Amino acid sequence: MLAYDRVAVIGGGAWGTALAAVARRAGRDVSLLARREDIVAELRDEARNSAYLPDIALPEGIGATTDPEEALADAQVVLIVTPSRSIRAMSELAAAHAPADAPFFICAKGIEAGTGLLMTGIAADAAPGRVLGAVSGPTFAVETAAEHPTAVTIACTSAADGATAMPDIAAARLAATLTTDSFRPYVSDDLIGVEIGGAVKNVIAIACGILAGAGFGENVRAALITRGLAEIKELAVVLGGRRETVTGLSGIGDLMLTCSSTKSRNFSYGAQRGQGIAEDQVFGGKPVVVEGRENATTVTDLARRHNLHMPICEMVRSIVADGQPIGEAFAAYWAAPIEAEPRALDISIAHPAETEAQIRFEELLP
Ligand SMILES: NC(=O)c1ccc[n+]([C@@H]2O[C@H](COP(=O)([O-])OP(=O)(O)OC[C@H]3O[C@@H](n4cnc5c(N)ncnc54)[C@H](O)[C@@H]3O)[C@@H](O)[C@H]2O)c1
Ligand SMILES: O=P(O)(O)OC[C@H](O)CO
Repeated sequence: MLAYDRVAVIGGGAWGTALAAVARRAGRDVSLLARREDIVAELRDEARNSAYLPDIALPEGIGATTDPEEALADAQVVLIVTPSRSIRAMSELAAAHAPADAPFFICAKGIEAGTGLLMTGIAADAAPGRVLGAVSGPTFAVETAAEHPTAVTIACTSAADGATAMPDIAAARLAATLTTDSFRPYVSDDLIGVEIGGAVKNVIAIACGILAGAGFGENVRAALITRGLAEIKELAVVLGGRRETVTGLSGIGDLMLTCSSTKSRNFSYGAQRGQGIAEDQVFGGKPVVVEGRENATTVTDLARRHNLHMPICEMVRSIVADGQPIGEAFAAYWAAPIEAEPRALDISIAHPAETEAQIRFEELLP
């Protein structure tokens, strides 16, 4: 299997830099497109990115630049690693500068507001005819960059989507390109299942963080992870993904990681909200990428469009987008009719509390 020799990375943040480091350590020519001159200079001169990955020594030779033409003109493959809300613009930028046969792999996790498109759906709109894929899975950038063992899923479009080359090969080629002693990719052809896992787990992680911050203990976290996985599976299947994909790295793997660690920005955001910190004071008021905050709305909009109820994601939406008090939102979630697990068994029994207001979690909150 032929690896790509020349890899372009768009995004000089934590995950873009970590993936550039992986590719460089795997022996590839790497060009990284960043927005900030100071980041470019530090990467080039000191092999560091202290703004996003403090204290981590990166490999020498990452060719950082702020010039899209310089970064992309010779690329054999492009990794797009900016926040989900910028993927449309970044795909257009990449299409304007990268060779036509270079596949794009989107490494952001989310769903587009308004359109309900997955990240590769946005890229398909912005860069028609391009071979497209996604890189997802349980990956804290800081660990990957420090060469701690990391496994990912690389997924690619199927030929039926109108791709121009042999797309299944592109995912395998990228896997060969990025494999190192510490970085182990797996390959999937279920792009929908993989991308839904990445987008929804951030919303579930906010729910877990909120309840951890509020001091509700470990039982409820395990419950939310389990029921959250069911929400991921149902949305993936309704959109045409495969149910077994949720048992993979981009499903349960990423869900477990993100729902159980303060290294996660989504979990930490939730934890701070659960501790009673106001929305505008979270992370000390600094702008931090918390994909699940916006995706609570985009995920539930998409589910509603398909007549699918995602109760945990709806609870998070009601807190972060609609401003509902946490105790009230959790009580509403908890008072849902008792149902079978799995849902295939048709049982629905009214909750013994007559109204959700009778379940008083406010008294337990900090
Ligand atoms: N950090 C991780 O551990 C990690 C791991 C896997 C996936 N991801 C995903 O990768 C994506 C990027 O996350 P990150 O952690 O690298 O974020 P980050 O905040 O560390 O970096 C974001 C980068 O994107 C750039 N950027 C921000 N807005 C932009 C815009 N509108 N146009 C162009 N560039 C823009 C910033 O300048 C910065 O270089 C997210 O979707 C995230 O979910 C992150
Ligand atoms: O820090 P988070 O919450 O954005 O999570 C980072 C990665 O997506 C974990 O796989």
